[in-house]
Amino acid sequence: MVEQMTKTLISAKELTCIRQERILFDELSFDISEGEIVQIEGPNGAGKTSLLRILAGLSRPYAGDVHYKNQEINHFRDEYNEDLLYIGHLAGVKSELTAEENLNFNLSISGYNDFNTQDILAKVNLTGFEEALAGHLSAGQHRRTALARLWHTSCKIWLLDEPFTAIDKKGVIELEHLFLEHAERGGCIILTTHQDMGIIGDDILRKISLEYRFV
Ligand SMILES: Nc1ncnc2c1ncn2[C@@H]1O[C@H](COP(=O)(O)OP(=O)(O)OP(=O)(O)O)[C@@H](O)[C@H]1O
Repeated sequence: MVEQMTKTLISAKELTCIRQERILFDELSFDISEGEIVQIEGPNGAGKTSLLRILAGLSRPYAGDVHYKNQEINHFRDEYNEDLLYIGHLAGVKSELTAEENLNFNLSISGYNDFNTQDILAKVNLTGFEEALAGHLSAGQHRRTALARLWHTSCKIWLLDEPFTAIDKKGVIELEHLFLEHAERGGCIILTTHQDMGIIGDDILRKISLEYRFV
């Protein structure tokens, strides 16, 4: 039998994170390879968002570092940023822009110029809401506006903070299918969620657990 070679994409090396004098995690190490879907789990305040932001290079750990393709991310930020799609809590959606303008903006700052916003918005069930101000959309539609760019990206690494928040059951299933397709293409997804996934079962999903620490 020929074993498939998987390539490590991201390595966390002895990461320590301290917030408000509380150690959220210390000397945390793991590797994430092509094709993996990883859930960072743990109770509120355990440090999941903090870990995602460190992996994205948006904040610095107290100690340790993050490597992408075996290089420390701060040594080649441009290449890392090109391969990275981070959608955080605030989701990069501006209330005063329409759904279409938000998508246009988010894709164009990522360097894309050949896309059909109507087609992409249709994929997230926003047909008819293209001209609606994001501030006037429902919570789920607002979230869908943020997530729409997942349908048009060549980034390998997706870091998604609570992507399913406010998304209905059908939308969650569609997202799960998209994650599986992305993983099959050799990408990786690292996400936080408090929600159970129906399609991506425990046999596929890898979990990294953080505990709430009091000190
Ligand atoms: N920039 C910051 N400055 C100070 N404290 C922070 C900062 N960011 C996070 N914290 C604190 O770090 C702790 C962990 O926050 P974090 O958002 O990483 O948790 P979480 O596991 O994602 O929680 P939740 O499940 O509620 O989203 C919290 O107690 C929070 O108050």
